[in-house]
Amino acid sequence: LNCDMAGFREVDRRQFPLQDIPAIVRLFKQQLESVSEPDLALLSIVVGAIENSLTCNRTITVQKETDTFGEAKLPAIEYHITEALYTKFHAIIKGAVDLSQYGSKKFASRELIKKVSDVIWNSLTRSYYKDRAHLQSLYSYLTGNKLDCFGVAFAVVAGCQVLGFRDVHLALSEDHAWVVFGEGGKETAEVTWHGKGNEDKRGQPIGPGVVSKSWLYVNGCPVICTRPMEVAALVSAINPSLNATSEAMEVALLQQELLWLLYDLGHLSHYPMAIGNLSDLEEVSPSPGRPPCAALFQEAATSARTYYRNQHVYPYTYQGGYFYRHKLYKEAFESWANAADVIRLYNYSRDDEEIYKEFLEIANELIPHIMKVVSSGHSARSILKDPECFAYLLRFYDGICQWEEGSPTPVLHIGWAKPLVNTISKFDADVRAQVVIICQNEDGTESTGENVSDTTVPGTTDGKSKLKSEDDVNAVIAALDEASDDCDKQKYLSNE
Ligand SMILES: FC(F)c1nnc(N2CCN(c3ncnc4sc(CC(F)(F)F)cc34)CC2)s1
Repeated sequence: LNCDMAGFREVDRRQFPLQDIPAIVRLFKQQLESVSEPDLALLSIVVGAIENSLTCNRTITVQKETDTFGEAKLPAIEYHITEALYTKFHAIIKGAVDLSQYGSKKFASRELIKKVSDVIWNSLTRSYYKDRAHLQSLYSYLTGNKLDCFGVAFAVVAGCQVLGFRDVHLALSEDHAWVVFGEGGKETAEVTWHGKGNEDKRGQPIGPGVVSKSWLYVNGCPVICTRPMEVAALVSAINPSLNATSEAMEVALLQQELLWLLYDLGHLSHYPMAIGNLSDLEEVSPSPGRPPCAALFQEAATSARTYYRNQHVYPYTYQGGYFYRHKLYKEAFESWANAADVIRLYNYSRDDEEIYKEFLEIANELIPHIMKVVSSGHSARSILKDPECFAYLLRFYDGICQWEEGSPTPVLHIGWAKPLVNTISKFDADVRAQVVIICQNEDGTESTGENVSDTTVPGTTDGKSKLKSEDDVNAVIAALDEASDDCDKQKYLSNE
């Protein structure tokens, strides 16, 4: 075996066939603790093979679900299958890239990365449903010539690892992936596509995306992966879905065990979305002796605040979704207000549809549902009597309004206004009066903006009557706009 088959040389053939989850965890642990770096191609092929056989075709007669010790049985992953696919990937990459043409051996060049991206790109099936599940691994690429947009970026990094370039790493935003390379990892290059109907920018640096302040490029705060974090990305990308409504339990358990291995080795600390994925899995089936999923959601948010200048939205929407599912509505409002505090820093651009849909669902489905179920309740501790809840909601809506300000693409439309007004008008004037808006002016001084209860909602007198017509709704929008124009920055505090 020559040197870059290191991945295999170190793999103890006796570990094969990999028959159960502990065997896979042992392989990952051995790779992550081996002196050199973990072999991305080997690990992606192994988990891809398992995911594919347990979710794509149930033709294999699945051995009885668990063995005598209750371990989920997996379809045996034979050494020779894995080795054949591994050798094929090496042959494709090394066969297509003549390294003598790319000068410096130490660092990769933009041309080399574009070449590796082209090799992957041009070997994909002409047309297929790109958003389908199970298209993220090298197993999918090597057996079906299909990859999703994350899978192409991952394959390019794995290809550069085969060629010996240790400087090429995966860069991840919340909805896109690209690579960093060169001395100090200072260069960036697009290597895959994004979204539907957008011309791909492969080979180009990501500079313009950061300048435009679009959420897609997270204001220059992407997750820059180390090799072990690239393993965390491939594990996060494991998809246990059998179909739209059910999951293969053994695949979900494997993903959960591998994420805990990576967590314990410290490789998730700078990766909020991976912590969020682990938390989602823990919510469904908690592991004994592990932190509760609520604590993990908090860890994801803390990681985003600590390492990514609080420019990531998903940790808060993960957390808000958890609170919502557990009927902790005030906590959900707070998480969603924190999510809106992040998005207000961005300008909404056409590439940001995914996060737009996230906020649309929160504002027009989840919050209205909460208002409906709490309206029937009559407890004094009701959400509707809590000024802090009103303050959270104002911060949420204001964040979305500020997101729109200065954006090339509008965010709000009448479909937003009705649920918004409906929600706000559920709080009585005496509750609203307890919320004090603190305005920070440009020179940093603070002034108390007009008290919210003074902005009597046009068309209402005692603040109790409900809004009747569409122009009332427009008037509220104007009032909200005017309120937000009054101050450069509004911070909603509710006095005790
Ligand atoms: F609660 C909601 F906010 C969410 N629930 N699941 C969410 N995910 C699930 C997992 N997920 C991810 N989890 C780990 N790493 C990555 S890197 C990435 C962008 C791209 F696919 F590379 F283009 C996405 C992503 C995307 C966000 S957000």
